[in-house]
Amino acid sequence: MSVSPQSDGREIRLVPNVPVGTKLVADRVRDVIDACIHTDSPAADLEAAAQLIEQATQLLRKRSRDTSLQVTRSNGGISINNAIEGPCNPVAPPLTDLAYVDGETSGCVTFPTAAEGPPGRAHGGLVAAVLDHALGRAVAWTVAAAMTVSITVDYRAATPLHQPLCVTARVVSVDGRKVFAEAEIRYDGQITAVAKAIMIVVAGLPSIAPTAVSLD
Ligand SMILES: CCCCCCCC/C=C\CCCCCCCC(=O)SCCNC(=O)CCNC(=O)[C@H](O)C(C)(C)COP(=O)(O)OP(=O)(O)OC[C@H]1O[C@@H](n2cnc3c(N)ncnc32)[C@H](O)[C@@H]1OP(=O)(O)O
Repeated sequence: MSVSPQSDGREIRLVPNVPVGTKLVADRVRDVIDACIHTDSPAADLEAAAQLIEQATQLLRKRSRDTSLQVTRSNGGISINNAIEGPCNPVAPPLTDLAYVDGETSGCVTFPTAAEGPPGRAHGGLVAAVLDHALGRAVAWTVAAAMTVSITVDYRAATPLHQPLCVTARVVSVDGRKVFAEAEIRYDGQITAVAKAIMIVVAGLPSIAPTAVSLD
């Protein structure tokens, strides 16, 4: 395990694999979040539960690190604490099964109750975040690591909670450092939202593309 300084001064820790214990805690926290939203318990039970959660928090804080991001080498520089796909981030939906085949990036996500916007539907901002991440992955895999400067999302139909959704993304064109990409999210084969984005290749970010573009 090592810590590497990043260009913006933050430190990112490199870990060989996703730590099993940390992932387990994140999974249990996802359960707690779901239970918290759905609970109809009486006040005494809520108070007891709050105390138990507080005890668990104190236990986790016994040994803390300053760095918030940990990266596995095997995953091309994406943090295990990433907001969208991080298996060790209990707030990440998470986006899973990411793959890159013939220029097409794909992934799977199931939104939990905590992602609810309109009743029974995923919050549009979270749908956009998942699309943004898939676009970032597609650009990183096809061209080089880049940051979003513009994203437009069209919401065409309800994106349901608790259902397996498929996300797909691809690069459409490249103009210098500007990369134009598009993505969509599907439920049961039907598109519920599409996104178009402009991403800018930024020097110094880790690259997972087979042949990263030259910034010279
Ligand atoms: C996030 C990286 C992760 C790295 C991990 C590595 C592993 C990779 C693997 C997997 C990827 C994972 C997936 C993650 C995906 C998540 C994506 C996000 O959420 S990103 C966070 C939100 N976005 C920002 O915070 C950017 C904020 N903006 C900036 O910091 C700057 O704008 C920056 C650095 C991106 C560019 O600034 P300048 O000064 O270097 O460049 P200038 O000259 O301003 O723009 C370059 C070109 O872009 C055009 N441009 C800029 N903004 C534009 C816009 N809104 N619309 C159209 N064109 C725009 C300009 O006109 C210029 O074009 P002309 O070269 O002259 O032709």
